[in-house]
Amino acid sequence: MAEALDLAPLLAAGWSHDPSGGRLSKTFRFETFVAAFGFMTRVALWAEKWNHHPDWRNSYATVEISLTSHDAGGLTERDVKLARKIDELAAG
Ligand SMILES: C[C@H](O)[C@H](O)[C@H]1CNC2=NC(N)=NC(=O)C2=N1
Repeated sequence: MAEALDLAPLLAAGWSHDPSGGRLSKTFRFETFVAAFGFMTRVALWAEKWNHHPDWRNSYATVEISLTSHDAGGLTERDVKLARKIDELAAG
């Protein structure tokens, strides 16, 4: 039974939920590549601290992030927690 996750705040913050794939996704756009990479670095440190890592793609100043719990085959609280942290880090 998938744990009951409150996705509403994340959806309101611009995350999209792919129910079939059990993913949360969001695209972040920055002014420069350096700003984008700095954001990725900050996210990476939290991902490592929490042992929960994003699937992501960087193209110049854009970072596309997709979150899922690979070991659970779908979304868990770990994804919700990391998504909230990612939004905090993007806000600077
Ligand atoms: C061995 C290591 O703990 C696991 O591979 C961790 C690492 N980071 C992870 N990140 C994500 N998104 N899902 C996982 O299942 C996962 N598992």
